[in-house]
Amino acid sequence: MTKYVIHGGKPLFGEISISGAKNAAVAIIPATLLVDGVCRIENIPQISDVTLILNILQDLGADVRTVNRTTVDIDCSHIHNSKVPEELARKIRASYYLIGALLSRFGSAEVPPPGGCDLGGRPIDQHIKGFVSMGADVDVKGGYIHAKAKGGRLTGTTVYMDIVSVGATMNIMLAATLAEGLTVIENAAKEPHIVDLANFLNSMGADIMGAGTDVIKIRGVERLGGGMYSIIPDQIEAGTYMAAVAAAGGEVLIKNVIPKHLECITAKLVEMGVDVEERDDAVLVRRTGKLTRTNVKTLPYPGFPTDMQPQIAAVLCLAQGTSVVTEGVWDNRYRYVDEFRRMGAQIQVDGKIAVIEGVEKLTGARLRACDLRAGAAMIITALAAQGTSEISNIHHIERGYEDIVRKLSGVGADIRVVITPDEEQSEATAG
Ligand SMILES: CC(=O)N[C@H]1[C@@H](OP(=O)(O)OP(=O)(O)OC[C@H]2O[C@@H](n3ccc(=O)[nH]c3=O)[C@H](O)[C@@H]2O)O[C@H](CO)[C@@H](O)[C@@H]1O
Ligand SMILES: C=C(OP(=O)(O)O)C(=O)O
Repeated sequence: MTKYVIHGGKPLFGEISISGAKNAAVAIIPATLLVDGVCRIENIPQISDVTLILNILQDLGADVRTVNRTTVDIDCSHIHNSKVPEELARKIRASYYLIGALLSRFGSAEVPPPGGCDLGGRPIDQHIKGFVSMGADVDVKGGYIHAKAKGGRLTGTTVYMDIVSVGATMNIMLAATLAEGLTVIENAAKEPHIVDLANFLNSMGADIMGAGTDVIKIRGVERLGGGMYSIIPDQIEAGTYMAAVAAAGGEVLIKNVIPKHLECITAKLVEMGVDVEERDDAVLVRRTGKLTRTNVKTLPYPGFPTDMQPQIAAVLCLAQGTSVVTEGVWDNRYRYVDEFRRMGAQIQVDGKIAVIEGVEKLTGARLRACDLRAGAAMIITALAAQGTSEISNIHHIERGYEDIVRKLSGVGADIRVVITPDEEQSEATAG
């Protein structure tokens, strides 16, 4: 078993550079399926979700060449297979983008239901509603979603999203890019990665307007050609390190960020007594005094991101007073709470609401990461706690954080990777 061992209680000082955004990369890589020619994608994060999605493309017949650590050339010109391998696709959420991308390019797709973090029910009915209204027959049988465009090509239409969904917005955008005519997505999600996917597709020849607003218009084109694109920095990775500084104390310059994307996180940290100074493409985060309580509700962008909820809860465990956290997106995103309690945190959860009574100190404990951001939040509590913590199930964390041990060690954290061969058999697989 591989685990992180953290000796906490040390403030963090120095600089951390943020990698490319997971949730943009895992959409843009499948989007290369739409392109006739070579796509050079820069600022790709080295995380296991990216490795998996690249492996799926290779399995479908894509030519994937590594140019350097953060750049790959992907050529999907010669793909003819539209059936996605089950064992890979089930390990990640983003495999759902293969439905929209394959349908758009080839008029058919066979994709297993996606995996991803266990956050309660994660239906994809809005994706399917979109594909069907664009003229696809969609059927689930034999453990696969089978989608086929009537007449071989999808037709543009107006799709109203009953719920604001990141995945459905991007999937319908992919499906519409090579469809016949105009598609309008109403009540679309507005996250930075939605704008990034639209910018990528437009730079390859697509005709997409309005990404970043709640109405996106996609005029279908005949083909996309190759080109070069650089992925945006990861809002959530940056927010996680901002929260780590808030919890552990110290002063860290977080570089290679888009400060505008961080405003929803910055605002909450400032309310809690953390200094955040915005620079052009960096934020300086400093915490010397006591943390004060606040309330947080997660919402679609530009609201406070659900993918930062466990990390901000980790900080609130050490804030003076009573804080209320409301999860506004997922049914079950508090599975980490029992682990926090082992460290002395005082949290009560009732449905989507967590009430946190701040404590003076947390103490190190043995913890099990239960999903990606819960794992990141456990690192934050461990960095702030007195004594030693061990975090197992780190494959969840590696889905979304490039080099987290090196980045934190670089700012003075005492964090190590420890491999214990005797327990190797007990480690679960990714998901
Ligand atoms: C790979 C990726 O980008 N994952 C992100 C994406 O997940 P994902 O795309 O799965 O999340 P959605 O935005 O679709 O989900 C938002 C809400 O809508 C509901 N819903 C969604 C689709 C649908 O067809 N029907 C439906 O009811 C979900 O149950 C949830 O309550 O956005 C989430 C919300 O920002 C983030 O937490 C995830 O990190
Ligand atoms: C929930 C997340 O990811 P996924 O949707 O890929 O499981 C996340 O990034 O926090």
